[in-house]
Amino acid sequence: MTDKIRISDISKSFTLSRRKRKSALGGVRLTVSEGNFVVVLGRSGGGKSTLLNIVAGMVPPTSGEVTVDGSIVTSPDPSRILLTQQPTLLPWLTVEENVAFGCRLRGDTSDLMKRARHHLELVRMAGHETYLPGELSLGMQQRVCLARALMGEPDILLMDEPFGALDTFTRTRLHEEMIRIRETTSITVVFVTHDLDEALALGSRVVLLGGQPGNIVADFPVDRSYPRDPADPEIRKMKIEIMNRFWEMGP
Ligand SMILES: Nc1ncnc2c1ncn2[C@@H]1O[C@H](COP(=O)(O)OP(=O)(O)OP(=O)(O)O)[C@@H](O)[C@H]1O
Repeated sequence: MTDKIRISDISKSFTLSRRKRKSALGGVRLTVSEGNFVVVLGRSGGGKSTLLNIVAGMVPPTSGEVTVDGSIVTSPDPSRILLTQQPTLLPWLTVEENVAFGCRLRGDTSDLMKRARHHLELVRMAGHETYLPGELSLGMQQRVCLARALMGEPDILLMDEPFGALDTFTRTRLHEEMIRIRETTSITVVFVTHDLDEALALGSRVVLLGGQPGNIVADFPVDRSYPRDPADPEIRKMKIEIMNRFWEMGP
């Protein structure tokens, strides 16, 4: 498999005041192959979002670089879509207009509404095309955001705790959608979470971001087929291994 994303010695510090700086990431190295589903797992405040924002091109690193297909990331790009915990739909546009929005903006208008409806079907939102976002539950809005992300046919999906605000049932359904999307596209996914069960349900690889400043402290390939059974002895063994690794890292 070819390297899609290469994160080389990324450090990031934030200036808090004239005398105070916060070092969020310290020399992160990570390579993600094309079509991989890598989950970045770590504690709250550990630097996960910062890392994802740097890969998205939204935030520059203090040092180091990220390359995608060999080119250095310097700004956001439609081939890399960032999906966050809060749905970001335009409230005055219908569901299908929201899904079509990015493509319309880029002048990519051929079969636009047909494609929007196809992507809504993909995330099981057919029948809701003419709804306004305010008429949908949070989980449904997040599905629409996913449809909008997929509509632009990105190479890379960057997901920052996208299902963190959802109830466990909706979240499980969305995990199923993600697995299905992954099986039917060649999309590369970097998914950030602090939920170990979610990481093991989705990731083909789970990397642990730990320490102060954050760094990759462990890398676990998850070589199990989907859908995964949390009672699978291999998954349970891996869960214990990852938990132990967390405890070793200290508070
Ligand atoms: N713009 C910023 N200015 C100052 N400090 C920041 C900024 N963004 C992040 N930080 C700090 O960097 C550290 C890492 O934050 P980050 O949001 O990346 O962590 P996280 O692992 O995604 O946390 P969570 O799981 O709670 O979202 C935190 O200490 C945070 O306070």
